[in-house]
Amino acid sequence: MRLIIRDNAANVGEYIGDYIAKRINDFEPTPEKPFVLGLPTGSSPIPTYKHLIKLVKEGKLSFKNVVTFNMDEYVGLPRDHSESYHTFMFREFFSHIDIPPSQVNILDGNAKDLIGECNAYEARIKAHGGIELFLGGIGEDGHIAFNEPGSSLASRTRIKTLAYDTILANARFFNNDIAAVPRMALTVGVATVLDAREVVVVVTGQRKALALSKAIEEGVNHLWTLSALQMHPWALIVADEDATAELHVKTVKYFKSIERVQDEVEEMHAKLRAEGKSDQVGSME
Ligand SMILES: N[C@@H]1[C@@H](O)[C@H](O)[C@@H](COP(=O)(O)O)O[C@@H]1O
Repeated sequence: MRLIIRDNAANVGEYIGDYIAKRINDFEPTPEKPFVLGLPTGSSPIPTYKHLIKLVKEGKLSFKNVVTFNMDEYVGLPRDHSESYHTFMFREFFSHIDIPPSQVNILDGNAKDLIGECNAYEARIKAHGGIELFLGGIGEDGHIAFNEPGSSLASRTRIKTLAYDTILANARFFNNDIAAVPRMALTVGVATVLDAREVVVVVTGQRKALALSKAIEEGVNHLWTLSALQMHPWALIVADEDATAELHVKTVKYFKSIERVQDEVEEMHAKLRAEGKSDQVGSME
């Protein structure tokens, strides 16, 4: 796993935005071979979305041949509710870029058959050849997507009851009315995220500091589902200084010291991918 630390949330967004843009451009997606991108909601990815929008407006990036799969959606919230993840994604991202709406996939939290909806979502991801890069954020309790503490690390897309802490944290989006926050969501599973060929996670703000330390300094543990990333061969966490508050100084110094060398290794891997030798691309710890 790599950890990149930037001064603030805006710099984290620029870093991840440039990173994703490079991946998409190097991939040279076509209608027959689109780039499949997994996406999160939440306030953390907003600076990344802003930067990606800027790159599209400058003509440096296009989403015409990108297919997206969102991580999660509330159950029972009308699709056009201001806080549905569907509304969020179009408001913050999709309506500002050149992606055809038919290439956007978001779980339907109002489906009559919720279990069928989850199974069909997994099948659709598979039919697209799997996710190339899954971007994620985390909750204060270390959840990725809506994989709350205690989620199976082998979980797949399913219905999930939200932890009380998450309901409290998300009440800020519902006029601080706890009763208005949905109790359930549909979410990709931990294993769905781990299946992606690459996972990039944005972790910003002091509120996430404990979760970050649990996820990278302690063992793989279902109580902090982000820690499952330790099992992924190509995982990257990009954090701001505030989010590193609970890390050991030694951990921070270590990851900072290897960043430059990792960039060089990353260049070698990029060359292999460009030469069509993806099978020779190893892991990036
Ligand atoms: N299901 C989403 C997560 O995918 C997201 O990572 C988290 C953090 O949100 P924020 O970035 O606003 O702190 O919120 C929700 O729980």
